[in-house]
Amino acid sequence: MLRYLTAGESHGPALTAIVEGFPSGVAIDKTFIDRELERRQGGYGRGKRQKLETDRVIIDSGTFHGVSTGAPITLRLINNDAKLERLAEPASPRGGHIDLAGSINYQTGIRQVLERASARETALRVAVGALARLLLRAVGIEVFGYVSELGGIAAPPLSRDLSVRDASPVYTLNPEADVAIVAAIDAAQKAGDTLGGVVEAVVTGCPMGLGSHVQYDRKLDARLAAAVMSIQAIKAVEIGLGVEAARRPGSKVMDPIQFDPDHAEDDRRFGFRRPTNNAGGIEGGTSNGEPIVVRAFKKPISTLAARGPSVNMATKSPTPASYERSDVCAVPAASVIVENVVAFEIASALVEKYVGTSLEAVQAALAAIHTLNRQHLASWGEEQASG
Ligand SMILES: Cc1cc2nc3c(=O)[nH]c(=O)nc-3n(C[C@H](O)[C@H](O)[C@H](O)COP(=O)(O)O)c2cc1C
Ligand SMILES: C=C(O[C@@H]1CC(C(=O)O)=C[C@@H](OP(=O)(O)O)[C@H]1O)C(=O)O
Repeated sequence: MLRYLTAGESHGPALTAIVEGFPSGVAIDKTFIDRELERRQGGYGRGKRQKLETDRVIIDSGTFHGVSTGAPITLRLINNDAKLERLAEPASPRGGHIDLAGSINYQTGIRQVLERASARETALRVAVGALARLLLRAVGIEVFGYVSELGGIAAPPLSRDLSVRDASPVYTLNPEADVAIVAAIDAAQKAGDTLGGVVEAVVTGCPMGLGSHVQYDRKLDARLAAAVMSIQAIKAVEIGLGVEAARRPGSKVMDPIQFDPDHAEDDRRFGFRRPTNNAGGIEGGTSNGEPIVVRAFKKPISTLAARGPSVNMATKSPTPASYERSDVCAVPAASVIVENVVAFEIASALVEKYVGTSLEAVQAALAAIHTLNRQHLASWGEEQASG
């Protein structure tokens, strides 16, 4: 089982993740992980904190001469803005944050809970996801993410093109969209307000058969939804057509099935084709070989420079919510986070299905199961013919 835990406070000395169940034999490309961390720090609308931090991963365990050993991998990030013990207790909780419910839940001050709830933790999730992608890449699976909407403004189709991402290592938005979207972010900042948006992640090269239909907690769509929903400020998740499917007749939702004999040997789909992908690559909790499409909806940042209505915790009298500093918009960062969180869940399903002790074992199991599937399909034909 591939799993991880994260630890660390936003302004503590460091953030740490332990990734357990990662196969041996994977070359750990630290530069790739750092590049993903850099992408997460980019994007228009972020606050001053990103100028203070330079996220670079430190790998403390689980590798030998740069190759994974199968032992737990410890990933660590240093916080440059480490000042936890010097920070003041906020006087008034912010609506939309953990401040009120968390400090009552844990019988602490607000500071203790906000430090852990902070999306600073998403730096680790990106590091963990990037690690997982090194495994995915070794078996031909790629994941990419992008902003599809920001502050109610649709990003033009160009930004959905894979090549745009390649051309822009620290992904923001495409230049045409920037004009309207950057202006909207500027206007929000001026008004002391914030903006949310929609991001999408697409997984390509995923074989048919990850996840399962037999039990609720093995369904790939459910696992992806839970993982993406756990990201700070993500309030809804869709797979494929998502919510829109509920509004259409069945004929406009279900993806027709076709067969192309020229691709019957294709290890991913065995020649079965779909002219549409409304299912977003998952049917009955199982990947069907089409690209997996996950859409995440991020609410606007809750900490408002204009300070939302709240109460003073000591006096209970009306007082504007506390404000220190904050992002105005973190939607581009969310696209990188969602992309890497999705990658981890795909890697976890892969390791679960294909004997995940070593990369070679995963590759051998993939090949063996593909052969088995082809034989199954061929014998099916024979049975039909003889029957
Ligand atoms: C990349 C990223 C950056 C964020 N930056 C801020 C921020 O600067 N200020 C803030 O109040 N919330 C920020 N958030 C959102 C909060 O962390 C989140 O709303 C809070 O932890 C409460 O969780 P919930 O919104 O999931 O209920 C950010 C979220 C993400 C994904
Ligand atoms: C530190 C990060 O995001 C932080 C997430 C966050 C929150 O409340 O979620 C609040 C802000 O923290 P600070 O008050 O220190 O600026 C963001 O900067 C990061 O993404 O690396």
